[in-house]
Amino acid sequence: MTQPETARSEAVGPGTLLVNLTQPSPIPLAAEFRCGPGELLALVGPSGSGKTTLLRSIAGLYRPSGGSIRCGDELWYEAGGQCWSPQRRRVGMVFQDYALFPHLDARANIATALGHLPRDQRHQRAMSWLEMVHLEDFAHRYPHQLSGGQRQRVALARALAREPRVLLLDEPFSAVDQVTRRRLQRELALLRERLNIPIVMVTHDLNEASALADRICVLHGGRSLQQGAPSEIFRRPVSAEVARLIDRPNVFTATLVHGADGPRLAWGDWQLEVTEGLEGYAEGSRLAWYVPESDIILQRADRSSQHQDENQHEDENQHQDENRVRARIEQLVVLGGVSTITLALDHEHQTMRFDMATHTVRRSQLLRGQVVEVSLLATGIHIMGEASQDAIPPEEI
Ligand SMILES: Nc1ncnc2c1ncn2[C@@H]1O[C@H](COP(=O)(O)OP(=O)(O)OP(=O)(O)O)[C@@H](O)[C@H]1O
Repeated sequence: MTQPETARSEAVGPGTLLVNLTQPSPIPLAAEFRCGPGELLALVGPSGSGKTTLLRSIAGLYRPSGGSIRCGDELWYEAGGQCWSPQRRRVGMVFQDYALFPHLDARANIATALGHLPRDQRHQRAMSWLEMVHLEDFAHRYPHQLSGGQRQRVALARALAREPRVLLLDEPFSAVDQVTRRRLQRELALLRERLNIPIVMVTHDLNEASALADRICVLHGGRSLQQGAPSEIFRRPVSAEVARLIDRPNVFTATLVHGADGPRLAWGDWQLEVTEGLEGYAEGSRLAWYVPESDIILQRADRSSQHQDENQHEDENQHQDENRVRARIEQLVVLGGVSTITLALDHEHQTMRFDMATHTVRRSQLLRGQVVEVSLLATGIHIMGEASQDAIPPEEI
């Protein structure tokens, strides 16, 4: 994935943040990502995967031993070379724990970021930032007199008041309740339309990442494993490791066979048709593949394929008997309006899992132990490459 330095430099548009950091220890890093102006990039990965370290490096608070950080045509950091101070980089940062000055009211907290303005203008400008985050009536409250959501909005206003060239958000909504979180997410979505700067957000919440981010970068052990639009990451994870990190089950292995109709995946009794990705592999190759749950169509085995499918994921273009395989419902867990179905297949020690609307489960009278058929849509099956240790499906790791 790593491109030569010249190619990477050329790829930088005006104002694009380009991060390429490596070091063997004490915190191993091999991370490369970019974020354009007006774009929101979410860094996701398990605890300890280096997300905060990468944000701190961008802000100028940590210096890895290798790599570089650029913003537009400015070289902020080059290992062994120049290193701009945090002040010169002008990065706005919002942390999970607000980090407000407790002895200053909301307006004065924001004014601390306005040191570049004449003193008499600071309070006025701070007030306009408070209005921007809908807190103009709370200007004289101290942090302990504000709710978590309000404190976070002050912190965001303070970060933006610097007129930063890059905004970094480290789990900004994780300390607030669910309702406040949703409101802050909506506010950020609206606010970012007015900010034409790169925004890099760390989050543990995959729903938040896919709702807010233009692109997601998946990290593990300090390495960037994949970056792309949320739909790309969730439909086409590059490896079983990425699928596991983004909590996607349904990674399997099968053997490539060349039949009269072209290449197929031999999987138990079935030969699965795959729309793309099988080219170039030799007969007998063991391939790791993944099917997103949206491309698994459940049908009852005792019904003909003419019947409506029972899955909530409807696809106008689907051929209902495409890649039909038989399975048994091993587990059916009802969680409110959504039920999770786990299927066992005779030939496969891995199970298949997907969610369905609970009302569909009830209407179809699905029960544990029942034999069903599922169609695995050929367009959805994603080939990850030759099966290796990395292709061990999630449940085994
Ligand atoms: N000053 C340090 N010296 C050595 N190791 C450190 C230091 N700070 C953090 N680490 C380690 O570096 C790794 C990355 O930490 P970091 O805080 O960047 O991860 P993270 O992905 O942000 O985690 P979390 O999601 O839990 O906040 C962790 O293993 C951590 O223990």
